[in-house]
Amino acid sequence: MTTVLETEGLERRFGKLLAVDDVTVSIESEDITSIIGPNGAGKTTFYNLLSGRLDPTDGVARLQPRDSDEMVTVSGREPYEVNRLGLSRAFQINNVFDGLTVSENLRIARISKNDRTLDLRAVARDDPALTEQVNEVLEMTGLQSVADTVCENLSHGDKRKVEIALALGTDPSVVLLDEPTAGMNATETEKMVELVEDLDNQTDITFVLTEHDMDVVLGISDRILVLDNGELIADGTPDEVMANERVREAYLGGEP
Ligand SMILES: Nc1ncnc2c1ncn2[C@@H]1O[C@H](COP(=O)(O)OP(=O)(O)OP(=O)(O)O)[C@@H](O)[C@H]1O
Repeated sequence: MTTVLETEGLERRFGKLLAVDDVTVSIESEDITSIIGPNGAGKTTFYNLLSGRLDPTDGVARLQPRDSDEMVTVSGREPYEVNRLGLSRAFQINNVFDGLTVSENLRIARISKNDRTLDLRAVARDDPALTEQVNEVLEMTGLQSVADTVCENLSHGDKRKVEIALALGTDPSVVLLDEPTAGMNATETEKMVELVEDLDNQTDITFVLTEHDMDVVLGISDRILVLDNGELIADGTPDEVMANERVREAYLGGEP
């Protein structure tokens, strides 16, 4: 097992509210890990702490950057720094430029990985290495046929694929997905699950997701973390977590 992301006593208070309460956890590169919990459980806050959008009020989060075997503290760093270290986040924070094509969006993501200040001339510049990297991501995500489509004309399913492709474009070691199947119909949901599983098999990227659809969670996850009132109340395989009494009570209202 290789730990790629870990937290130690991670805590975030908003005034008196403990949104993330003393969470210590290691995420392993071999697993697709889902983070679940009722509304307000602290999932988004936890993601914000991992990705540098929020600083913890106590504790620490660490990441193993790509091509490194040392853990680096992410807490206290800016989101762009955390991203450059190898953690990418897709969804909720919608960073697709609707008026640009899929390819153009991917070129921007790739260029912004290298330079914090985006030089828009570089997006249009003939750069064979950049084109090759973009083509690779288009192929991995099955977006070749819509590469030249302006994003506002994409189907909902393809638009969400673009958000994953943008996350992949920065060469991450870990990708955090925010509810990848939200708003999707059954067919789109199935395709999204297949895509994440394929990417997980084909790459050495570690995928972590939050998701409300329990069928998706149980189908895709090797491991599930359950948050409730900011606290990590369960951590295990889908079978272990579903058998956990506290999870049933907190998350499923004690349903058999
Ligand atoms: N910026 C903030 N200021 C004050 N309270 C906040 C802030 N952000 C989140 N909270 C509170 O922290 C708690 C955890 O919220 P969070 O959004 O992390 O939960 P969540 O599990 O992502 O919920 P959901 O599934 O509804 O998105 C909630 O009680 C929320 O109201």
